[in-house]
Parts: sequence; C-alpha cells; structure tokens
Amino acid sequence: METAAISAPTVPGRRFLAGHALSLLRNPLQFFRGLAPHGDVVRIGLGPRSAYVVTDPDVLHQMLISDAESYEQGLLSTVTKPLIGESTSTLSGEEHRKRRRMLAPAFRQQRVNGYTTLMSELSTAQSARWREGEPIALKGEMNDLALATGVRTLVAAESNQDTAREIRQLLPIFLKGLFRRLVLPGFVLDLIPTKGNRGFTTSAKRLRLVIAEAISTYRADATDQGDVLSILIRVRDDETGDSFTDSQIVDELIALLLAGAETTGNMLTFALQNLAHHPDAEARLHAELDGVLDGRPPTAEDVPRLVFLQRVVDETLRTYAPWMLTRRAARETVLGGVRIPKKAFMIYSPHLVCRDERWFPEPHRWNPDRWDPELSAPPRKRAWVPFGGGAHTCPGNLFARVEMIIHIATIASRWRLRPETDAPVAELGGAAVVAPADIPMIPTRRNA
Ligand code: HEM
Repeated sequence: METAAISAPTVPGRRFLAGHALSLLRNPLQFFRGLAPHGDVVRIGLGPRSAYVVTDPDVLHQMLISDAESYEQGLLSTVTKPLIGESTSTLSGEEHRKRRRMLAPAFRQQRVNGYTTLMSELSTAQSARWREGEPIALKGEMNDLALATGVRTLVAAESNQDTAREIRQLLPIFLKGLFRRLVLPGFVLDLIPTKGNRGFTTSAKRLRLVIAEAISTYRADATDQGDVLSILIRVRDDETGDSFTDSQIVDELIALLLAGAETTGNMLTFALQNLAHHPDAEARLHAELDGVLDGRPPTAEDVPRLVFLQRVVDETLRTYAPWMLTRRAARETVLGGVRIPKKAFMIYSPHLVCRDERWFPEPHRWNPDRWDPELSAPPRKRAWVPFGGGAHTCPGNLFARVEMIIHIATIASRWRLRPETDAPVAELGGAAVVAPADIPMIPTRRNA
C-alpha cells in the first residue's frame, strides 16, 4: 500500500449516530452535488456507518476500470439478490463476466437495430390514444411505453402475446413490493398480510411462472423471433461452452426489465418535458424530423442522421444521470491517494459528476448545444457517465439510446406538447435514479 495515502476527508455536518441522514433525506441530489469541493474521495455518514463517495472522474475511472479488481458489487445488489435472484446485475467476479459475455449478443448494434420497428409501432400506438387539447400524464405514459418496449423486445413472439400482456400487468405490482422490501425486511412484511404485501409474493411467483412458460414455448419452436429471449435460449459461452438454464433466463429477464424500464421511461419524460420548456430546441428538432423523415416512421438507418435529436438524448442523459450506485472494497486499497479499508461502503454518483461545473459549464442548464463541436468545447469524455463504466457498465446503453431516439422521433413528428401549468421541470431522488415530477401536458397535433 502507498505510504503517502491519507484518510478521506469527512464532509462537514456529520452528526453523532445520524451521520448526514438529515441532509440526505431532505434533498439527496443537492447533498451529493455539494460533495466535490471537499475532495476527490470523501467520507459521509449513513447513520452511524461511513461511506466513501468518489467525486472525480479520473478517480472514478480508477475504481470502475483500472483497479476494478479491488471492488465488488455493493449494497444495492446485496439487498436485491434474495428478491430477484442471481443475474448480471447482482453477480460479481468470474460468474458476472460469464453472464455479461452471454448477454452481449442480445444488445449488439445489429440486434438492437432489429428492435426499432417494434419500438416505433409501440410509440405510434401509445400516442394515437392522445386527444387534441386533452391533458396527458406524461410520466405515466412514458413509463408504460418503456415497459411495453422492454417486455415486447424481450418476448416478441406473436404466440406469446398473452404472456407479454401479463408480464406488463405483473411487473409494476412486483416493483412496488420490491421497493417496500428494500426499505423493510421481507419477514416483517410477510407478518403483515396487507393487499400490497400479498401482491408482491403472488406477483413474484406468477411472473416467474409465465416467463418460464414462454421459455418452454420458445425451446419447442426453433424460430428466431428477433427478440432477447430467442438469443438467450440459443447462446453458448465461447469460453466455457455453457448455456443458460431456464431459471437463469427467468432471473436475467426480470433483472433486465427492472434495470431498463423505469430508467428509460424517466429519461423519455425528462426529454419531452425539456423540449416543451425550450421552444427553440423543439423547433430545431421538428425541422430535423421533417427533413429526415418527411412524415414516415423512424427506422434504424435514420438514427445516425438525427444529429440534433442525439444531442437532445445525450444532454438528457447527462442532466438526469442516476444519483447513487454502490460498490464494496474487496480488500484494503488506495483510491485517488485516499486509504480505503477492506469492506468499505463505496458510492459513486453519475449525477454528481455530470453536474460538476468543472466538466460541464452551467451544469444545471439543459443545453443540447453543448454537444455541438461547432458551438462548444468538447465536454470531458470521462465525466459523461450516465451508464456507469467498467465491467458493470450498462449493457442496455445502446438499446436505451436508440429506444429514446425512436420514441421521441415518433412522438415529436406528430405532436407538440405544452405543460398544462407553468410548473418547471423538477427532479426527485428516486431509489437510485433521478425521477421526474409529473407535469400534465397538453398535446396538439403538428401539421407537418
Ligand atoms: C436511460 C436508461 C438507462 C440508464 C440511465 C441506465 C444506467 C445504468 C447504470 C449507471 C448502470 C451501472 C450500475 C453500476 O455501476 O452498478 C446500469 C447497469 C445495468 N443496466 Fe442500465 N440503464 C438504462 C437502461 C437500461 C436498459 C434499457 C437495460 C436493458 C434492456 C439496462 C440493463 C442494465 C443491466 C442488466 C445492468 C447491470 C449490469 C451489470 O451489473 O453488469 N439498462 N444501468
């Protein structure tokens, strides 16, 4: 160990036993955004426990990439593992590397391109239900759309559409129960047989059963349905020759839906809310869509041509990046010159790094032009971390970016959205992600 290593500075305001709980409960996003001036790695109190928060992009690179072997998955995966099983998002080490290799073919560029027709059909159907001048709850609409996209790209076969519908109904009940169990231990909730608690247990069992039935149908019919499940039942690991068992596929599909639906739904909401609040950006997007698409639905080939829309998406991902992700030090080590004890509770916050004015001038301003090399100096690449980095970097990053581009292109080609009130775009600290406040929107048809 380097001898010059120092102890991590403690962030002022830590109280005996409570730690920084008050500031965290009051406004976790603001609290995290205020940490960087105290050091590249700082110590905060979560109740009586210490946690180390990494605030600098180079030091974060060290933790996630160059010295990744010194860290394993943290609290978030420890608490979710008993509830959602062993999957890419809860495993560490060699088993995790193997799962990532086996998952990768479902998320390669060519495969993701194949999902775009379905994506565009889903946003067309969702927005076809809107009525001129009648307010819509945009956040609910976008979460439904992202969930539908997740479920249909995982299990697309026509013969399994009842399954897909049932997964869509069960997942929100399961998610609600899961969130409660992250706060209170399951055995406590099992002692209180309320509707919500029974709902979690029943929905978890049913969810596994319907996915298992879909797997049996797919195994019996060798056709590639162009979806994620078709890949998972075929894939063989290059290094070990192993394939997935049915139970592993169930765990992976549930984990993908948990990791991918709400995150993308929230980002879609933020993007459309910001466009509604920035008429200049909205007008430029409309001009681009009219020029490239001329009224037809977007396809995978259009994605690289929708340059301004890509900037809208990248800026939304920067502005509303997840605020808290965790690791655990597997051994005593040094990070950014700071001593890290074995088993230390490590936190990194893409939100904090992506809102640091040293890397992104006027960091709280949503400004797609910061990604235009003719108008702005190139942002620090290492500081744009909405999808994390290293071995656990989001495997759905390409999928999520393409999904956002296709849905926004489809919706904004047909509709202009305006907030019903003058409420500004507001952000809330959700479980690990930044969630939008629900601002009712009034849709009006575009005549393009
Ligand atoms: C805009 C939407 C999304 C954002 C902002 C996002 C962000 C992230 C981040 C920051 C991580 C890394 C967590 C860590 O370091 O511990 C992650 C992991 C993960 N994401 Fe995403 N994600 C998004 C969409 C998706 C989608 C659409 C899918 C799947 C279809 C997905 C599947 C996963 C999985 C399985 C992991 C765990 C990876 C691992 O531990 O190896 N995500 N995501």
